[in-house]
This record gives sequence, structure tokens and C-alpha cells, in this order.
Amino acid sequence: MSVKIGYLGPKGTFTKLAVDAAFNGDDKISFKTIPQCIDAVNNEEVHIGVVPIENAIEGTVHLSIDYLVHQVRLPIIAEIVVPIQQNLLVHRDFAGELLDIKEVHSHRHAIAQCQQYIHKFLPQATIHYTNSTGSAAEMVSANGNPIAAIGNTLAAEEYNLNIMEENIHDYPNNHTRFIVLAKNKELVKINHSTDLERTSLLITLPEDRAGVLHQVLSAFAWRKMNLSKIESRPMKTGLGNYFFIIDVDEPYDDALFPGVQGELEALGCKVTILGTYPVYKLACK
Ligand SMILES: O=C(O)C(=O)Cc1ccccc1
Repeated sequence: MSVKIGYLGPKGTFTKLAVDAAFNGDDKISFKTIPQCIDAVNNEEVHIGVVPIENAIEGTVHLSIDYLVHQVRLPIIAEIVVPIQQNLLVHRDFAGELLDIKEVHSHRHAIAQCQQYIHKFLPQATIHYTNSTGSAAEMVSANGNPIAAIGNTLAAEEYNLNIMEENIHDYPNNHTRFIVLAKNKELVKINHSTDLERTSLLITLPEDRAGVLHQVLSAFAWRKMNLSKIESRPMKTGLGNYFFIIDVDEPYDDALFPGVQGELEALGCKVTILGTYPVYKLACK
């Protein structure tokens, strides 16, 4: 059986680079938006879905986490981390200078990763947000000049664009985390080694109780469970209501995690395991 892998497309996205780094030979199907990709896993149109979840410069991809929490709950089966290099891509026929570029198109995370570059070198350009860096590159190839996209070198290749400036992201060490979602974890085969396992928890606190977040964190602290991320997001039910995503850099086990869950539930928290999964730090072509 050929395993169908959905990803945030179209061709030439960073998500596609992550998918190519992790999976070989499978049937790879692109989706225009993150929710469409997640829905496709849920509807069983594809077996596996890969979407971005967090960037080292710009932080969480809210659309992914919110859709997963509020709309479609699918387990996280694996995480792929790849390096990210942003480039300024222009049409083959564009012969102007940076100051001739009227519009810059890209995914909001890519724009944010190059904020200072745009501020310094493209102050005249208007910013246009797209569903992905790949669709920005597609736009530039279809609409000609004087506009630019921000994206990777695969996008330049796929859409026959010129790389006008390389490595325009504002900080080195730029990486993005991608999550691998699937109903059947047996179908997720990533032939790389890893020694990092992570567990992501979704925690909602009881209403308006002083010190409860401190108590939540102590439940992890006294068990010496190493947290690699804590983030609050609005519940979307009114101002002041949040849920927390907590990543623990340990696999789920039958002692510490049920202990933490019991302790948090006794405080009045609701705890859901979003996934316990290996993390693969991969290089891209
Ligand atoms: O738009 C893309 O190419 C994506 O895959 C999302 C994204 C955007 C910017 C950095 C990393 C991932």
C-alpha cells in the first residue's frame, strides 16, 4: 500500500522540504492551507499530514495549534525539525534593483523572519500575506515583475524564479518544527535516528484561582520533568480565558505522567495528551 502524505503546499514550501527530508518514496499530496491539510487526515483522504507548528524566530504557528485544539483533534505522531533559510525570489524577467520592488509576498512567518531586512532594504514595498511561501513564489511566477516572494531555493527551482538575495532572515540558527499527524501511527515510518522524545499536553486551568499556574508548574518541577515549552492561547470564549500547551522532553510513561495528570485534575485542571512522539532533527537538500 502506498502511504499518502498530505502537506502544506503547493510545491516548494518549507513543509515540503521537511516531508522530503523525513519520508522517501511515498505519495505526497499538497494542500493549500493548514486546515485543509489537517481535515484531509481527519477525513482519511490522506494517511499522514505534516504542518508547521513553531519557528525559532517567530514562535508558534497559531493556525496549526488552534485548529488542532478547537476543530480537529488528531494525535501528534512525530516531529520534524529542519533549518530554514529565506531568500528574496523574483521573476526571471526582473532586471531592477531592490528599490524597484513594489510588493513582497509570503507566509506571515517568513515575512516576520525577515522583518529587519524588509525594513532596511525594501521600505517602499507593500507586504502581502499568502497561505505559504510556495504560493507566494507561484504568484510571482504567474504575475511577473516588479514583485518579489520570500521563500526557499526549492521554490526558486520549482517556479523558475531568480534568487535576488540569499539568506535574508534576520537571525542565524533559524529552524522550524513540523508536526506529523496520523490516525494510525503504524503508517508513519521515518528512517532516521533520534534520541529525543517529547510529550505535548493541553491544559486548561480552573477559573480565576490565585497561584494555580504556579501549582501546575510545581507538579512537573518536583518530579524533575524537563519542560521545553509553555505557551498560552486564548480559549476563544472571552477575554482572560486561556489554555496552555506544555511540552515535556520525555516520552509518556506509566508513572510520572499519570501522577502529574492526577495532581492537576485534583487542582481542577483539564489535561489532554496531544501526543507523545520522537523528534527528528533533519537536514534539507
Ligand atoms: O510557507 C511555507 O513554506 C511553510 O511551510 C510554512 C512556513 C513558513 C515559514 C517558515 C517555515 C514554515
